Amino acid sequence: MSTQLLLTFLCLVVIFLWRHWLLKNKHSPVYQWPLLGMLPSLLFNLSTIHDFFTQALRRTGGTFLLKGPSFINADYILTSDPANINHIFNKNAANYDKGPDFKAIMEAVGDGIFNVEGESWKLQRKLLHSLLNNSEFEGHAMQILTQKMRSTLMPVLDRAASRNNNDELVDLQDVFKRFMFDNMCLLVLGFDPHYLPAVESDDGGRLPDSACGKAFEVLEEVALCRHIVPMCVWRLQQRLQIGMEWKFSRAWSTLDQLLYGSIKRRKQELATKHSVDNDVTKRDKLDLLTQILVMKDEDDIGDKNIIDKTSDKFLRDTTFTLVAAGRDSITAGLTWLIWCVANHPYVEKRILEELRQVMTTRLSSKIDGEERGGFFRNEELNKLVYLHATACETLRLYPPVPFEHKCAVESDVLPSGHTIRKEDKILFSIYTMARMEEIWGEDCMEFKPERWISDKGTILHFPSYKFMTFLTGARTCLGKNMSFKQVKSLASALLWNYKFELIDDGPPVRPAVSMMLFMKDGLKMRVSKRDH
Ligand code: HEM
Repeated sequence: MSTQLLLTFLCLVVIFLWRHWLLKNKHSPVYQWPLLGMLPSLLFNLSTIHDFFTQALRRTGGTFLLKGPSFINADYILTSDPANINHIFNKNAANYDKGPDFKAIMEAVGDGIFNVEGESWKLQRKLLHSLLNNSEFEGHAMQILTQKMRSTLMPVLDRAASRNNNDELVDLQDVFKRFMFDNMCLLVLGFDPHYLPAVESDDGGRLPDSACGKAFEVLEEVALCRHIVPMCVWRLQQRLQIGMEWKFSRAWSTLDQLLYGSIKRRKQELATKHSVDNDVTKRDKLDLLTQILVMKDEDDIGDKNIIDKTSDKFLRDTTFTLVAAGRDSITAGLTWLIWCVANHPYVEKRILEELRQVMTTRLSSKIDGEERGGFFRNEELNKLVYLHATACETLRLYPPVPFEHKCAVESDVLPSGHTIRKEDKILFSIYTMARMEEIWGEDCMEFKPERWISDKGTILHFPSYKFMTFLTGARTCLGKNMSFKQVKSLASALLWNYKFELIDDGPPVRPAVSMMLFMKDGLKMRVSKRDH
């Protein structure tokens, strides 16, 4: 009898719990499991996480609580609501910072600008703003970019085009990643690692591996895993030096060798010369590492106790941050741009018409004699309104940094009505924002550069809390202007000189599970030369 009673009681408990979970899940945008919260659903949908979040956010009007396992503190408020974003990044920004977890997850960045708050952030921002946003540096950056295009990118694509009859496909994402790594190392360190080699290997055109290039990718993969795997687990892996944490340590030390090596060499070069106006500094004085080192006392930024800009550690963290910031974001943006253009022939046609007009003006003014091919100059890039709009539209739909995150210093209430407790973590899906009718209208899912062009033919500006690709508020990207210049320069030269085609039965293009919005299997396209 007592067994029967016990069984009945157990059945009732199970039914009660089951009903409780059914009710709980009825209104939940993501299925919740007992104890594990939404984690199993997230892991199950990891390969399509951006679209998965987009659907969930649309169902909830733009904000919901992402429940982690109940035995660890892993809940997030997920939002794509521009009113919440404006509140957190602009109106009540003092109440939100990056939080301690972010610093631990991104430890390879060290004390670089991405990872610091307060006075150190202010001083670094002032320093980097003065370095990145001056016309001399911009000119130098464009010069390096053009030289590198001429010496490596174009020859690699020319060779691929000449082998086209074998139906050979080129992984453009891989080519751009290598190219941008070299380009950023030159700009930041004054050193070219030749990740994209100028000469062909004997290996049927396959590009060789590079320890530094690969190391960068490992750091990114691990940073993403650390967002998902509970901290106690990855900390244990780190202590035992196993799994992904073992790979992480090796990648970190490979990159440190490159960075500290460059810093040491540059300091030695400068020390052997008596004046900063010597050959070494003249040749390289515009690379950012040298610029920081030769900054005169009167240009000095701030208190040495907060940042000592000539210490090896500061220089390592800053140069790493800048190479990472530029390489990945421009690579991702350019790769999606080429893919979007290839998928929209009418956009390609309009870009080519615009380029032809600029080229015709150049030829008729005889600035360059008979030069038809090649690159578009700085002043010509400013005239490329449709290409600019295409870059904006690509960066809207495929933001290179698809997520942002913040942590609450004190409790607060969001404009959406959600309550925020002290130390709550908030995740922003920038990818989803592009897909919200409330922000971009009914055609939000369409690739339409025209939405960026006014009736007068000028570029329209949208508030940054709606077009969040470069962030909004005090911490907006310091490389925005440079990025547009670089993306437009690369895209104009590539589209003018080559035709990029997708093949019918080619691999599907989908976002990778990564901190940056790369393509999972690269972008494999057929390349041929254009005749003008
Ligand atoms: C398409 C290209 C780019 C995109 C979409 C982009 C996007 C972003 C985003 C979203 C942030 C905020 C990150 C955070 O605080 O969590 C950021 C910050 C930053 N970006 Fe960019 N970025 C791009 C290119 C560049 C380039 C080329 C540079 C310079 C080499 C650069 C330098 C920086 C710096 C220094 C910050 C830190 C600002 C601060 O914390 O005050 N970015 N960028």
